[in-house]
Amino acid sequence: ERDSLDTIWMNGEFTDWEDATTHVLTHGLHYGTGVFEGARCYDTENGPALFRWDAHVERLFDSAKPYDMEIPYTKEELTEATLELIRTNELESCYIRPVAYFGYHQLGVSPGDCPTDVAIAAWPWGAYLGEDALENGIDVMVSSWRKHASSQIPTNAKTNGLYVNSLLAGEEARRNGYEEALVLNKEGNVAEGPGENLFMVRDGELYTPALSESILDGITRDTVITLAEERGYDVHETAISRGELNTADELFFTGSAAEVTPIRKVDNVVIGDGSRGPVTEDLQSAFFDLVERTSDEHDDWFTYV
Ligand SMILES: Cc1[nH+]cc(COP(=O)(O)O)c(CN[C@@H](CCC(=O)O)C(=O)O)c1O
Repeated sequence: ERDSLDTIWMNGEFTDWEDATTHVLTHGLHYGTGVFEGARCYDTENGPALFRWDAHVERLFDSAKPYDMEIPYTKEELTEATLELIRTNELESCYIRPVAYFGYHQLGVSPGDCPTDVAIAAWPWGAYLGEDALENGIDVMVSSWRKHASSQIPTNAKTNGLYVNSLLAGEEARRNGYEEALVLNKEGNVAEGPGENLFMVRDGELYTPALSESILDGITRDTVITLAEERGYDVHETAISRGELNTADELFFTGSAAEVTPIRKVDNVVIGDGSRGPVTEDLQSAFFDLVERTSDEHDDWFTYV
């Protein structure tokens, strides 16, 4: 339910929420030909601030490249539009969803003369997997669906069409009573969640699938790697086999929406003692301290509204 006063930035104009529509013959609707971002604005001690916005905008433009999609705005224009959107909607802590897609002109797989439409929306979005999940962790299911290989479709791009794989895996997990899925790649090694990257803790060291494992180059993954190394943890970006999950001391998801969410069971196998592990808690606290600005670490990661 939205306040009708809310606006969405669409192709250069601030548009009322209910008027921010597109034609049913929009290319992106038929072929999944769009790219998007998910970022958060945190209501920090120094006021609302976009977290790692530059990295998100950079990735949006990178995601468009494999599709020869020309985003007809500069990074600065999209940043100004986003800051203005947050101010206009009087938001403080919110989730920002930029999307660029081949619009309405012609159908057929080739986008031909379709325009590239761009929109940015923002809304309050709490804990992605539920408030309880942040503290007590979630139960995940290893999906029967495998992640696409990056040789089949660039998995380092946030392409709209990729998320049918995420939906298949995530909904299969929820139909079976789990909160989220964990997706293996075509080699059968661990890739990531439907909307999250994965970390494993073993004997006090951190492991996370390498970018070669057909995963999204997560910005929160990068943040947590940085925070972990600053706290003296060894971090290994490597292949993680399915079997290693059972003997992990700790597992957790990271994402702009998921933030840092502990995993307590995989296919009903208890991970560690079945609750948020100490390393997970240490890094989760470091993350939330960072984004709430209780310290001035990494101030370059914040764009104040
Ligand atoms: C497949 C995937 N893997 C990893 C991540 C984590 O990346 P990062 O946000 O840069 O740390 C996300 C973000 N998932 C976004 C979409 C969630 C949704 O349901 O929509 C998000 O977290 O905003 C993914 O979609």
